[in-house]
Amino acid sequence: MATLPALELHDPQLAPKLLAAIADDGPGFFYLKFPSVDALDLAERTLELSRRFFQLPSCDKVLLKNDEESCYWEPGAAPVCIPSTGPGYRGVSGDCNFAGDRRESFNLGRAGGSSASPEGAIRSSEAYFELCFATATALRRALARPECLGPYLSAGAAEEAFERSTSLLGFTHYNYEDFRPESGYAAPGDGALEETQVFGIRPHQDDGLCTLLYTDGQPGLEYAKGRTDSARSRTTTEPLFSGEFCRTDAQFSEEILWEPVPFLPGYWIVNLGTDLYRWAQQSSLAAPGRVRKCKATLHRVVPRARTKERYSMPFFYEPNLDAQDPCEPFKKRRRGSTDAYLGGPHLAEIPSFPRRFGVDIYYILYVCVYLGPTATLWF
Ligand SMILES: O=C(O)CCC(=O)C(=O)O
Ligand SMILES: [Fe+2]
Repeated sequence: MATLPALELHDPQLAPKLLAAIADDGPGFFYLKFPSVDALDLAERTLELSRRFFQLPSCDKVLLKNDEESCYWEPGAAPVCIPSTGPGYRGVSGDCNFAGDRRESFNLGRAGGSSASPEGAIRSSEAYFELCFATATALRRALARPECLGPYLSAGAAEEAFERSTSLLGFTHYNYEDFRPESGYAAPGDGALEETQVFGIRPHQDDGLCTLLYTDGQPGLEYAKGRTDSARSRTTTEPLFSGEFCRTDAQFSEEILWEPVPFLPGYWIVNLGTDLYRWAQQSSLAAPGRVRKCKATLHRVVPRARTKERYSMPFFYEPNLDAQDPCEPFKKRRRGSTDAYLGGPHLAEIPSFPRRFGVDIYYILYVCVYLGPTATLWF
């Protein structure tokens, strides 16, 4: 098993080490050490909070359901809802981008100084969000240093592009216990794969600049290392990291070689996103003769022997909803009518912090977890 690079944020040599860690012939995954014992403790407490949340009955969790109210909306004269984006709870298979997967999730946006945030342990998730945000921002600044990506990144990942960041802290619970094969992923037209594929989360690439992942240590996360040499296939490895085929069936190919990403105590697992890929790519295309790719590596979570369930907390570091791609050819990436870049399912703006019945979502989460399910009847 290949060992991934392990970095420290306060290392004076971070920028050059980062450059080596994100080499375009490397895995696109690396470890980043928690800055302190307290920070690690905060992550553990937040993970425990998420465990307690997922133990609640479904009827309580769906009160926090991601829906049109909490989704991100494409700005414009006639705003358009971007399905399955933004904060809120998605039940097992309830995320339209990952239908059939054995995963329920809850995404938290930034509280934005909400006065309704209660005292107590729920604050740990806000504090953990801020820790991740600050860490990812420091990583972005290190990436933009001349000793690292420098000119390849400067245009895309400017400070302003993150002023209204759409970052989300995800709580994820994988539960393989009650898997029904018929609800697993079946590749269209491929009988051989039918009823055989069960995923915690199917192969995908993350959006945004990077993801900081903390988990309960259970195995199952894997990244696409390459493809087998096959006379049948003329495909390059590009789709494994370009974001070009992000969440398409091409990512289910049996030719893809998967490599585990083991948990490393005291470290986040970091992977790069498709925004970083595009920005580096576009900046380098704009400067002829130089090309610098940053892998947004394809990855997945699969059940492993004796793993009945697994908890993880991906922090998706995302730019503003209206952040522009710096250069052609990808500027008009999604909707032809606008220059605004719109990202994928983890992305989007937090138009206002989601509220239900006039109550702050943190408060509802607090009530669900600490005051017990019956208290939610108040809402
Ligand atoms: O749970 C994990 O280990 C990875 C989760 C992930 O890749 C995602 O939510 O995008
Ligand atoms: Fe991911």
